[in-house]
Amino acid sequence: MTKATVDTMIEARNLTKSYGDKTAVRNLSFRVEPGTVTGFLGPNGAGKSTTMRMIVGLDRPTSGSVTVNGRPYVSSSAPLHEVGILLDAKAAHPGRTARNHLRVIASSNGISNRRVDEVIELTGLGAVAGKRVGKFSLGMGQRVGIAAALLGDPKVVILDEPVNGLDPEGVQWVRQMVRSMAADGRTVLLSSHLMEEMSKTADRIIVLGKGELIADASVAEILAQADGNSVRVRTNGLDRLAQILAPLGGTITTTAADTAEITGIPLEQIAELASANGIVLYELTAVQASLEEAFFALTHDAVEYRTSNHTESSR
Ligand SMILES: Nc1ncnc2c1ncn2[C@@H]1O[C@H](COP(=O)(O)OP(=O)(O)OP(=O)(O)O)[C@@H](O)[C@H]1O
Repeated sequence: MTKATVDTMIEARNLTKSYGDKTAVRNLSFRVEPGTVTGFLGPNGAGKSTTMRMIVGLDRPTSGSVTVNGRPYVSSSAPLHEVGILLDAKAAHPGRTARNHLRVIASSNGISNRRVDEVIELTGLGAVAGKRVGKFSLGMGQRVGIAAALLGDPKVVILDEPVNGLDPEGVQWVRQMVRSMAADGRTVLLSSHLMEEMSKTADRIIVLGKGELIADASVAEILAQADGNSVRVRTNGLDRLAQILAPLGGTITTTAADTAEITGIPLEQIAELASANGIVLYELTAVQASLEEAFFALTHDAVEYRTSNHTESSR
């Protein structure tokens, strides 16, 4: 792979898309930087696909704009070399073999058959490249879609639900592939509904809720803000510890005779107070909320906000 230029990025400014009186994407601004994997998260109908379609010019914004490398993608003279896209894994002609499907796309973009063979190898399709795409499993279809996205050795890669239908090995393969593309300086945007997978794959996460931006931060920042962060303690002095901690606020939830989950009080303070009061701790563990918990907390708030401020239906 060639080194991508450092200024390659996707930038959305006040992006809005309405279908009739339904606003699918509202006033969305974000940047997807080179050298990172950026995850696009959001519940069904949040506007992820609509945003991705606007990035690649398949849908026109109602207002606002989105640029790739400083200009609208539709104006690109060599689209496949600039942006690799997986938007609909079922887009391949079912009667064509995987190799022929890729050759058709390649030849109409001035890409050699040698490159077709390279992406077939890269995506692990070697053994099935001569089979008809219509007979493929969802997972194999995903690989063909990803192979097509990589044909032009693009600097920007946009993948909508790339691990959908893949087995655990395939999921790991996508993770490694996108990480290596980012390490190579490429700009990678991918959507997924698999939160835990995203926390292992992405550097940054953009969360959408009902078409609006809910969060745009690193995975670590989103996890740190999650409500679910707590401290687990195991001690035979639980009652006494609870009495000492109670005036400090926070919440103490007993989960077993000698175990409790504490929120709102830092781990260090719990350790110092236990020590100062001669309470022996058998366990003191920081329990971090999973990305999934963080995600649900974020999107739940957005839905609550909208329910109390707007009357429009969710779909
Ligand atoms: N062509 C269209 N006409 C009318 N409404 C549309 C159209 N495309 C999308 N929508 C609506 O816009 C909203 C956002 O849809 P979108 O597919 O972008 O969400 P998503 O986050 O990708 O969800 P999913 O994960 O279910 O694909 C939804 O309410 C959807 O019904």
